[in-house]
Amino acid sequence: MTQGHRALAAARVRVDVAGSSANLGPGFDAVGLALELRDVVETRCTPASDPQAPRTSVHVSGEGAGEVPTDDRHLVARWVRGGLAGLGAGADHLDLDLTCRNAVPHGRGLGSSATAVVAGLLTAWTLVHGEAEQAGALTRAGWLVSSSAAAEGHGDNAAASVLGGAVLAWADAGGYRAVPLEVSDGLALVTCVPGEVLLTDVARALLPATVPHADAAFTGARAGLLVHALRGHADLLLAATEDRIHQSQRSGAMPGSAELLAALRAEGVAACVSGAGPSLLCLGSTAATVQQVADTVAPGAWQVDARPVGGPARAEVLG
Ligand SMILES: Nc1ncnc2c1ncn2[C@@H]1O[C@H](COP(=O)(O)OP(=O)(O)O)[C@@H](O)[C@H]1O
Ligand SMILES: N[C@@H](CCOP(=O)(O)O)C(=O)O
Repeated sequence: MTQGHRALAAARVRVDVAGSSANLGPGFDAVGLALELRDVVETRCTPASDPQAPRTSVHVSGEGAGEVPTDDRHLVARWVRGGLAGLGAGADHLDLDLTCRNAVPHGRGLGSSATAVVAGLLTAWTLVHGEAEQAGALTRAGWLVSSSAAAEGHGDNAAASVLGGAVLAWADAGGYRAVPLEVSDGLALVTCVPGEVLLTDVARALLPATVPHADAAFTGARAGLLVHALRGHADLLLAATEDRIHQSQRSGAMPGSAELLAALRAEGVAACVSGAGPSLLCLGSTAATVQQVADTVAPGAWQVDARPVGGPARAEVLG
């Protein structure tokens, strides 16, 4: 297929991308952790039947079905086209047909928007370059981290979805970057997801422009401790997930989450708000953590699940 400025290596591609939990308490806008809970997107591109009006159709099942747009405004489709344009392939002469099977709930603090952007950009990359070989995989990961973080605005979520595992993300003059963080094999993760939605933009608007120096110093020290605790020092996870710069500031928008957070921490569970909320993430060392969380959470209002750490984003050429 030779549409646009550059020949495509593939016309049909499947990608699957894990959701993520950002912040882990003190690592605000910096630490992310992939969760094994994946959105799968299959994309077929064909020469536009009407070159003046390229068509996008999206079929959605699972999370977001009946809620998200199914045309050019769909977040994944936008970044398939955006990625093709950024890679010099152009997309304005292609019809796109996307099938999305979504597992990451929307607006709950599990990184659905970053997952969607990574899925769109990884699709574009794979359409242009095909499946990445060993050397290409590093180039692809660097491009995906910087492009998806810039597009979505949260390097913590985007880098975790791209690389899998835990990450530390930051931005400098060259753009967004990320490095993996070591996570102990024995780390148990439990998510508590409520029915209510809290959009990230709404939660970000609640943050103050400045924080007291003492709170910044406290939180910075805990973020350093978090990196150490994740390596297998489960006894330090409770202290390492304490934050003073964003969780309490947002609690008015998620009173149920704030209440459960306090109850879990009072029981000794290393719980924190997942991303911008309203879900919670609990970290611990053994299945006992899962039981402890289940015993503290009132039945009915929360979906409680133990989840493995998520792996990296994957892509496959189908044709
Ligand atoms: N897979 C998806 N497909 C289409 N749109 C999506 C998808 N995932 C997220 N979105 C859009 O992003 C919004 C949620 O983003 P955001 O407020 O950042 O919450 P989250 O914490 O889930 O990332 C959804 O309401 C929807 O508009
Ligand atoms: N660091 C960001 C993370 C937002 O994560 P999301 O999963 O809620 O989109 C923030 O805390 O605002």
